[in-house]
Amino acid sequence: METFIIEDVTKSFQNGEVEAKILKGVNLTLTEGEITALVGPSGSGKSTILTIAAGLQKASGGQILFDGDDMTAMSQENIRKVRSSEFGFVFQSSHLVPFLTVEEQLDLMLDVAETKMDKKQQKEEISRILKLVGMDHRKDAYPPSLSGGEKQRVAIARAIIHKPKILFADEPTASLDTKRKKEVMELIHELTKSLGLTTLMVTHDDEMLPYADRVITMRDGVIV
Ligand SMILES: Nc1ncnc2c1ncn2[C@@H]1O[C@H](COP(=O)(O)OP(=O)(O)OP(=O)(O)O)[C@@H](O)[C@H]1O
Repeated sequence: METFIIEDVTKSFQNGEVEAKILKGVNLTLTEGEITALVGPSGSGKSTILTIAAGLQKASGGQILFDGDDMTAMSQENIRKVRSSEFGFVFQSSHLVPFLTVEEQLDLMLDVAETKMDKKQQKEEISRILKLVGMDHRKDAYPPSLSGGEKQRVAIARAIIHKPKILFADEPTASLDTKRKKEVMELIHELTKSLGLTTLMVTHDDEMLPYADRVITMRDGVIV
């Protein structure tokens, strides 16, 4: 089933007198249960299209259809709601809060997502997800005591704890060594399949491409 359609999206920035056209009409349909990898040279617009799709910045033109609704026509408040309840995010750096335990990071995310769970249910759900990513034994740990790969596992748990439909991953393995990269990518692959996520990932790393169902190349603001 197709849940996410990017249609003729453009993006321009005004640099003084000059208008820089960063995206020149991007079309892309994401499919449930699949990882779509976006590759291409630096500056080709990969992160720009990912952040526009995720509602983190506005397109200059075109449409983003999520479950049939055009996100480019939504109010900021509705975009925020969609983002916090339906989208999950993983970035190159795990961005964990250093003074919250692993369990508290996920609890905070459930509060932000405004799920209907009470605190006891949240605790049970956190435990279930931490088992899924192999981090249940470190639930009371603070991020500075975790390895890079462990931090990314927790970041992935935090990205999926509220049961999002779409997972946006911008260079999720870039800060890791080869062994950890593969482990993290296997986890993203496994979760995409088992939870039926629609995953859009930006990567520079060719070794991660075998885990993708589709590889899309961008060059100079368009898909080639
Ligand atoms: N807010 C902005 N104002 C002006 N130009 C911008 C802005 N954001 C991005 N750009 C420019 O848009 C182009 C595309 O950037 P983007 O980050 O999408 O590329 P990318 O393909 O993800 O690159 P990389 O692989 O290096 O991360 C770059 O030339 C960048 O400098």
